[in-house]
Amino acid sequence: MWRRVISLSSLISSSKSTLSNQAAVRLKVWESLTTEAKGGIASWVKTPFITFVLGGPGSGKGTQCEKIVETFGFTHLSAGDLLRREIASNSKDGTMILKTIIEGKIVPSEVTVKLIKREMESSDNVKFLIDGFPRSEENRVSFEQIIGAEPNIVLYFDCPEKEMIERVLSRNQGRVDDNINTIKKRLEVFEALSLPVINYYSNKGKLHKINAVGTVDEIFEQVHPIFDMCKVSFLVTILI
Ligand SMILES: Nc1ncnc2c1ncn2[C@@H]1O[C@H](COP(=O)(O)OP(=O)(O)OP(=O)(O)O)[C@@H](O)[C@H]1O
Ligand SMILES: Nc1ccn([C@@H]2O[C@H](COP(=O)(O)O)[C@@H](O)[C@H]2O)c(=O)n1
Ligand SMILES: [Mg+2]
Repeated sequence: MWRRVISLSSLISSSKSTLSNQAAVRLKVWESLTTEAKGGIASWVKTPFITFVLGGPGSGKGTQCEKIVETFGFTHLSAGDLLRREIASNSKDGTMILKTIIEGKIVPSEVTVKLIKREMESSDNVKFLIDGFPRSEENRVSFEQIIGAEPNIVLYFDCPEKEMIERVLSRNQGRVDDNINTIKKRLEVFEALSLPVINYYSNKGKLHKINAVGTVDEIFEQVHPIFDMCKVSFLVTILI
């Protein structure tokens, strides 16, 4: 959808629209950013607003994404969930994906990016939370090349290893990788391949580091103001 739509900024600045029309459109955009998950005026925006959500296994990415979706109307795309869906649908890559997940390794980027692309293109939303991606420099570069976009912001849920292990081991969702052997491998992969990506976005000034220890609500109190700020900068981007 976001590839096909017209630019809102050109619509607003069009010589035919009166000042009161422009004010009304601005108001509607503002409302749509907080209340509409799909469609509406937000769907006229040409470029998507992309948030990457990073953190080690069990750091609480998925849990916080649910709250961001409820409050700010984003579409949540969990790379891990998309890969698990491929396994469940018996796709041609399913066996390879399952083996990679059990080993705690990273699935080849073109496979994961293709799944993310398909979801983005079939969505009416323009605001995406991409959870658990990019996990490596290869993931990051592949997304930029295939999707042709960079994230607007990156969230990093910083959590001590001991806490992450405890959370994953008591998650109880039947995941094949929630066992101590795979968790150790995932933690190694996180340190070796994912931390460099986090440093990359820190150097670019896009990283928001969140202390992921505390209750779910306490953590969301750190997340909330980040998206309040983004609403303003997103509006400025599309309206100027
Ligand atoms: N702040 C918190 N305090 C205690 N437990 C939490 C907190 N946030 C999430 N959890 C629990 O920890 C487990 C892992 O959380 P979640 O699935 O959100 O992590 P994740 O970062 O998405 O992990 P993964 O990368 O493995 O998918 C879940 O059982 C969740 O209910
Ligand atoms: N970009 C990604 C994301 C995930 N994987 C694989 O899926 C596993 C589970 O991911 P979660 O985000 O749900 O924890 C992960 O350990 C990887 O094996 C991936 O390859 N690439
Ligand atoms: Mg998750």
